[in-house]
Amino acid sequence: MTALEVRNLHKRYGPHVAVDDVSFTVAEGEIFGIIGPNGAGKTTTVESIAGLRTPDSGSISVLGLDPVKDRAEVRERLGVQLQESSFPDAIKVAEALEFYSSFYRDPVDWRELLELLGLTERRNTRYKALSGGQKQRLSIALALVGNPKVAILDELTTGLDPQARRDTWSLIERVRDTGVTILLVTHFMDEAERLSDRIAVIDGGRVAAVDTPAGLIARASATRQVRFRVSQPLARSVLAELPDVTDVEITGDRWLVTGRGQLLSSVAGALARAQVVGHDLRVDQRNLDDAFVAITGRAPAERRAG
Ligand SMILES: Nc1ncnc2c1ncn2[C@@H]1O[C@H](COP(=O)(O)OP(=O)(O)OP(=O)(O)O)[C@@H](O)[C@H]1O
Repeated sequence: MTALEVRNLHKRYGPHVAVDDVSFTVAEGEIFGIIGPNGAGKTTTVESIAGLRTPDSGSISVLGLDPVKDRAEVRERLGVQLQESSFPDAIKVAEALEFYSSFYRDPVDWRELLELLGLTERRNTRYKALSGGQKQRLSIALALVGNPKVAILDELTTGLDPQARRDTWSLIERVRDTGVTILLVTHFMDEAERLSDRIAVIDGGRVAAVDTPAGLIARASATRQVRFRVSQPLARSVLAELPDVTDVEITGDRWLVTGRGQLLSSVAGALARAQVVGHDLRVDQRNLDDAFVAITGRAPAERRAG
């Protein structure tokens, strides 16, 4: 079943077009990633889905409901963690959760949520005394306290250290396993690749591509690279003339061979025939960063501040 459907979304701020024409659907139980350059329209898109912005044209359906017309019903079913959430410094973790729970008809037991998020020991800690990771986990808890069917997470792990990021990823997978559909906006390609079932690349207010992470990577580049050092001198032509090879770079005893198809077995076979051993042989896997560059023409922006 479809959890979210966005059709031809268009939104301007005065003369400035923030979202030009965005369409995608998200199936129930999916983790759907949204990536794209700064200012591409990602936040405006998810804020429109959350009913926080009114589209100029196009339609949005959240579990069959309209976020603007059916605002109260959508709020019951949709949890939102937006960029840079902030709370009064003096509020305690438990108070914030108790307060948020009171907004919902059928909230989850927030004590269980604290346990799931590893915040039980911080229940009486004031917001200002929490670490960056704990604040982030609290904002996730607040997005989930209403027992939503769909959760929007914008910049989930910005500002977290590598261990906290990995812990948060496992947490999101556990949340998905409870049946929640997740819309994830992120600047981190490793995060999008690790968590998303499918990803939309938004660029200039439009959807440039929608596919599985593997599909985007394969679509963006069929090239592969093999690196190694040689045990003894070898003529460049031995590898450069192989049908799968498109480029060979040699720096001292280090070789970098670029090509397509079964590049590794072609290179290994040619080295064996020439009776040369390739040391430290490594195949460079293409990843979502490469796909992002190929699709948008820009490098992904990394955000680690905070
Ligand atoms: N309230 C606003 N008023 C005017 N312009 C805005 C407003 N909010 C966003 N914009 C502009 O609309 C465009 C899209 O912004 P949006 O925040 O949706 O992009 P984004 O992809 O989420 O960007 P980022 O990755 O930097 O968070 C940007 O050019 C931004 O400057």
